[in-house]
Amino acid sequence: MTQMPDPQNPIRIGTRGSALALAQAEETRNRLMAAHDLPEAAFQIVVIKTTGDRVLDRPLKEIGGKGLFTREIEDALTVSEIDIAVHSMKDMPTIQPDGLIIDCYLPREDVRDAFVSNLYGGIVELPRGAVVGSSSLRRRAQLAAKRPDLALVEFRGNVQTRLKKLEDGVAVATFLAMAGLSRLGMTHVARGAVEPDEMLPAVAQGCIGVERRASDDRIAAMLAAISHAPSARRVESERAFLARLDGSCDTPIAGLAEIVGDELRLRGEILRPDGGEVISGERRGSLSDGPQMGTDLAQELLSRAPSGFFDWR
Ligand SMILES: NCc1[nH]cc(CCC(=O)O)c1CC(=O)O
Repeated sequence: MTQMPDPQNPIRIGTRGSALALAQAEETRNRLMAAHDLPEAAFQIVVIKTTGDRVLDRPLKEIGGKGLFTREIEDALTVSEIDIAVHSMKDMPTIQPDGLIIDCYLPREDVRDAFVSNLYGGIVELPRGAVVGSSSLRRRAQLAAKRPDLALVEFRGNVQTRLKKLEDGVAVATFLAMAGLSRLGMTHVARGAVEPDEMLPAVAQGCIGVERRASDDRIAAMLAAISHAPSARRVESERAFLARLDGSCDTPIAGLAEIVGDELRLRGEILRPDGGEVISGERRGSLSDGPQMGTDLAQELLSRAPSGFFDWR
């Protein structure tokens, strides 16, 4: 029998402080409340500032290192300042620090990218030479591969900041994850969703994961009740693919696993940062083979990549 929390000793949920991160933490709390019939007072949301939140004036790849949005939160979890950490799995390094584990995934949201523009309805409508804002190496490379004529500019900051930049004419279009817009109740700013065939999403896009101390059996039992197995299958396959490529959320890599009937279908793609070359492939297998399929597909793409392809590593 799991020992249940009391308001004197709430379960502390660690998260970044952005509107999106808070929405994700609240969604996790609400699911735990419903699954265990607990009041809101049984939980405390603890906001933790990360390096990625602090440094806003430089592209992420210049600040460097993995886990820019997660390290401080994982440190707090390790030293028991918090009991669980809620993350966008897209931002998570493929390896967790010793003593921490992620084995709880919430039902995955829309995995697609959103096309956002005040002037145009989609990528094909963009005029020659149009300026597009994005700081994502993946989106920049994918766009450059499709439309080498476009001009790309760095675009960082939260959703509001990026929309303001569009208003100000810094760029005529940008891309955001549909999942983020959806969690913020802002899907109306999207002119449309970009289908995976056109732009394969980032590994784990749209999926919230919950991290805990591996030794914390009480929290493990609570999280088991809200973990969504199909989302876990998909994300663990994609993350095995990313891990074999030694990638992170800020490398020009895309990957998407989907459940088709009783099969798992994994698509993956690696790109030169300038979009000059795209190497893609696909695997199908049983639901339980996801991680192996991810490793195999990564291995195949690596073997097809000419030397020098991985200059971004
Ligand atoms: N790297 C930032 C980030 N991490 C997760 C999301 C969106 C939510 C998600 O994919 O789960 C975003 C913003 C974006 O790409 O628009």
